[in-house]
Amino acid sequence: MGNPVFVALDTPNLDRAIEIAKSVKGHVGGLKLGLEFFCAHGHHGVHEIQKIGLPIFLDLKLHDIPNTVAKAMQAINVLEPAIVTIHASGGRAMMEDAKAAANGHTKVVGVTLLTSLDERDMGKIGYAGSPHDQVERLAGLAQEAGLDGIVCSGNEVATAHKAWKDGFFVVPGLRPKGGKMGDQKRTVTPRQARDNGASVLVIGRPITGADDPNAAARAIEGTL
Ligand SMILES: O=c1ccn([C@@H]2O[C@H](COP(=O)(O)O)[C@@H](O)[C@H]2O)c(=O)[nH]1
Repeated sequence: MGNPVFVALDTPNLDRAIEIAKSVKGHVGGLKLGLEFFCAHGHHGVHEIQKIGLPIFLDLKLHDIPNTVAKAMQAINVLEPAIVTIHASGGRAMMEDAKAAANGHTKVVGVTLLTSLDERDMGKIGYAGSPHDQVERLAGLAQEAGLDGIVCSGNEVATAHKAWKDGFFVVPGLRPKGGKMGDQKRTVTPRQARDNGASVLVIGRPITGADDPNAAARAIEGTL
């Protein structure tokens, strides 16, 4: 297996995103572009980052009525992303239509429960049970809808993997030992996530916020 780390280039600054991507290129397997970057630079920005030559993960977390999400998916097909995210809580029809609208070679994965949320937050939103319950419930629905996999934390990925043997599991919320949590609540180390069955490890600030992103990416690679 190649390097499973996708570095999250969470910045609205295109030059900075290119600089970080070039600096970590030898120590990561792909580049993740999220809302912050896409809202600032759109398709043009994606084309610029594609020039670096690594697979692109568009983390847009689409969540709307089925027709709108399908049309949004069609609009990004031209970018040929390796991975795209939608919210699994958008429901089965939304997920089915998103997958049907995507390029055949793009993996469409459903976000189950954001890694910034814990059980207390779930209660306030009105979700029943624990993060494990929520991930299991939405992983089942995503599988029924024909998605390629899900996004969950490293705490739930082993259970999800058992129930979905050939699923594709994207795990963010990763922190090397002693790393700052920031807004993340359900975190594990990159090594734990990999050992628990993650297919892709999403890592942002522990690399991009380091004084030397290249050294940080290299150090993480060395733990895998
Ligand atoms: O549940 C989720 C889904 C997506 N993300 C994204 O991953 C990165 C994590 O960044 P860090 O700086 O390593 O915390 C970020 O782009 C999120 O939008 C997530 O964290 N949790």
